[in-house]
Amino acid sequence: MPLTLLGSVSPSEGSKRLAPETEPIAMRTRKRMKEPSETPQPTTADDSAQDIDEVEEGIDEFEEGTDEVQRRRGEPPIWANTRQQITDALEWYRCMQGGAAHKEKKCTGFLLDGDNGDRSFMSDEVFITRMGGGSNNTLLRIEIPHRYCVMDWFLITDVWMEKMGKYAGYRVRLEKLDLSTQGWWTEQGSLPLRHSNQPPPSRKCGQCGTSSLQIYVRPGWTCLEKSCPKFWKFRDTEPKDFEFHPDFLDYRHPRGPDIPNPGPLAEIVDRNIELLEGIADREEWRGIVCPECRKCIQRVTWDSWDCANDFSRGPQETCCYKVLRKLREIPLESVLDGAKPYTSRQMENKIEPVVDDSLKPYEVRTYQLPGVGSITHFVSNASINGRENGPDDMFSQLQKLDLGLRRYPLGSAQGEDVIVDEAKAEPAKAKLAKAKSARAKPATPTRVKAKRVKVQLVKPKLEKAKKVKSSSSKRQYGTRVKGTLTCHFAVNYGVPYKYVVSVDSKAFSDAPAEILTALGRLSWATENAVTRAGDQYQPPNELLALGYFEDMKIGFHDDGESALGPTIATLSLGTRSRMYIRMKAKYYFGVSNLNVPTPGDPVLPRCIKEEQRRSIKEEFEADRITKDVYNKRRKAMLQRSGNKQPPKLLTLELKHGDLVVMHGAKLQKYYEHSVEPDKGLRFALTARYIESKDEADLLKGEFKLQDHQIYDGQ
Ligand SMILES: O=C(O)CCC(=O)C(=O)O
Ligand SMILES: [Fe+2]
Repeated sequence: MPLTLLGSVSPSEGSKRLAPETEPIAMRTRKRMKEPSETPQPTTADDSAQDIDEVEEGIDEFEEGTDEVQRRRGEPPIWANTRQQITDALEWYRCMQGGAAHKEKKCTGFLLDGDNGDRSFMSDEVFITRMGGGSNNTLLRIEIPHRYCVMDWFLITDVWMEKMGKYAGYRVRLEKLDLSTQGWWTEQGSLPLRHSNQPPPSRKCGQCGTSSLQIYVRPGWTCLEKSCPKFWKFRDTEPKDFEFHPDFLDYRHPRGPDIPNPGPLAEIVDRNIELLEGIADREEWRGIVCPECRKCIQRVTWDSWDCANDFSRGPQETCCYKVLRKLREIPLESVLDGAKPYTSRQMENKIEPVVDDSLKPYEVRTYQLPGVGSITHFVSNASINGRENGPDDMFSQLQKLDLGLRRYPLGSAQGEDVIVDEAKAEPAKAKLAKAKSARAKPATPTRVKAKRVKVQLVKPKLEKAKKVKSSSSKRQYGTRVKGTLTCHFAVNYGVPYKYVVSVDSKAFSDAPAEILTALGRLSWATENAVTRAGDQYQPPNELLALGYFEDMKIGFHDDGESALGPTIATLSLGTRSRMYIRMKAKYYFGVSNLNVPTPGDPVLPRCIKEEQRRSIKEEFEADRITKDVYNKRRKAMLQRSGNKQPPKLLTLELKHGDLVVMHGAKLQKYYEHSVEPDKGLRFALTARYIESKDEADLLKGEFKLQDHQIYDGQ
C-alpha cells in the first residue's frame, strides 16, 4: 500500500534546519511521541501541559544549534499540490476525504498528514499512526519537497485499539514493503536499518482471554480488547510516559508469496509518444503523472493535459510538459441509441406538470412552484433536432470548435473565494466518516498472515537523530492552496458570470456562429416561458457553455448571484440527463445544519412540518409570541440530523434538443438544482441576464443575431 505524505515545508522556504545533538532512537521515539497533534485530541489537562513543555524544550535547543542541513536521499516518485490532483491521477488513492482510501474492503492508500495524534512514530521503514489520521511529518528530519508526496508501497502489519484521551481509537503499524532499498525520505548517508523477525511478546488477558501484543515497554503490557474491563489499564492508572517495545519497532514482517507484488505506483508514460485520439470517456479526464517532473496533472482543459495549467502551481515550478489531445468526433447516434427509459425510482417527482402543445412541435410541460416561480420544459423531437443548424448540427459543430472549455475551481463556481486551506478544511462529514470507519475495524491486534522466514536476529543500529525546530514546519501547515476543480468543463460568453474572472468571459462579438445560434433558441424559450408567466421578457446577455465527458456532472447548486435576472434558460445537447430540483436544506428543514432556525423562514409548500411552521409563523407575525419564543419553538420542533439532505422535488428527463427555463426572482434563493448525464458526451448551453455597471463587461454581452439565428420554434 503506498503512502502519500503531506509536505510541511515548501521548497521556496529552503531546507529544514536541524539541531546538532543526537539521541538514540528509543529516546527520540519517546519524546516525539509526545508532540501535540495538529487537531486537539481530548486529553487530560496534565497531558497537554507536558506536551507543550516538551515542544518548547525542542525549540530552545534548536535555537542554540547550528544551521546544519539534513539532506534527503531522493525525490518522491510522484507528487501533487492538491489532494484532487492525487485522486484524479492515482487509482489507489481515489479518496477526497478522510485518511485511508479503500477498495473492496482493502486499504489501498494512506494519507499521513499533520493530524497525527499522540504516540505517533516514523522511522525509515516503520510508521505508527492513528487510523484515518496520520503522522506528523515533523517526525522526519528531511525537508518534504511538495505538499503531497507519494512514499512507497507499505504493508499494514498491525491494527489495534488504544485509549486516546477520553476515547478509544484505532492505531495502525505500517512497514515499507521493499526493504532492499532505502526510501527517498531517509537521510542521505544513513545506513540501511537492520531488522529482526522477532515481534514483541504477546500475552493472554486474565480477564477476557484475548491475546494482545506488548506494544509499549513502558508503561508495559495491557489488554487491547476494547470490550474487556482491563482494556488500556496499566499499573499506573494515568501513565504519561510511553515507550515502544523495541521489538515492535524493529521486527519486520516476513515477506512471502502471500504478499503480492503490487507493481509500479503508477503507470508513467509520455502521451506525446503514444498520441492516440481521445473519445471523451472516463479515461480522457483522468489525471496523469507528468513523465518529466512527476507531478499529478489534472485534465483542466478540454483538449490537453498541461503540467503548467495548475491553479495551485508554486512559483518554483518550471515544468512545461503538455499533451495536446485530438478528440475523435462522437457521432450523435452513439450517445442517443440504446437509452433505456428511466425507472420510476430514478424519476422522483412531487409536482405534476401542466402539459400543452400550443408550441408544436414542442411539448411544453410547466411545473409551478407556488409563490416562487415556474420551471418550463420544452420537450424536443427528431424533426426539430434534425433541422439545419438545429441541435444535431450543433452537437457536431461544438465538438469541432475550439471553445476554450476548462474546469474551474469549485469555489468560484459556487461564487466563493477559490482559495481554500486544505490542511485545515476537513469537513465535519469527513470526520464522521473517519469515526465510522474506525468503528468498523476489529478490536484486537491483527497480524497479516504470512510465511515466516528465518533471519538473523540483530540489534538495530542506533540511528543518529537530530532535533527539528518543530514550529518551523508547523507554521507551513497553513499554506493556502487553491481547491477542487468542477466535474465539468465551462466557457463563458457575454457579461461575466460567477464562474469566471472578467477577462475569462468572451464577448459575443467574438463568439462562433454556433454560440449565437444557440443564443437565438435560448432567447426564444426565455421569451415564451416568461410571457406565459405574465412577466416582462428581458433578453439574455450571458451564455455559459458546459461540456461533460463521460461520468461528469454538476452537483447541487443555485445559479443565483446578486446581479442575476429572474430567468435562466438551458439547451441540452447530446447524452440524455436528469435534472434534479430540490428545496435548499435551510428552507426545507427550517434550521441550519447546526440547528439554528432559518431567519425569515418562508415556509415553502412541501417543506418539513409545513402546517406547524406556518401556524407559529402566523402567531409571531401577529405579535402573539415574541421572537425568542418563536425561535425556541422552532428549535424544539425542527431537528436536522447529521448531513441529511432534502428530498428531490422534481426530476426532469433532459433529452437532446430539450430546453428548460427556470423563472422566478426567488427560485435560485430557495431551490437548487443538479444535472447528472447518462454515460456519453453532453453539452449544456445556458443563457441568463446579468446586471452590470461595468461598461466593458456590458459590451461583451451585446449581440445581434443574423436572420437565420433568430429561432422560430420549429
Ligand atoms: O447541465 C445543465 O443542464 C445545467 C447547467 C447548470 O446548471 C448551470 O450552468 O448552472
Ligand atoms: Fe445551474
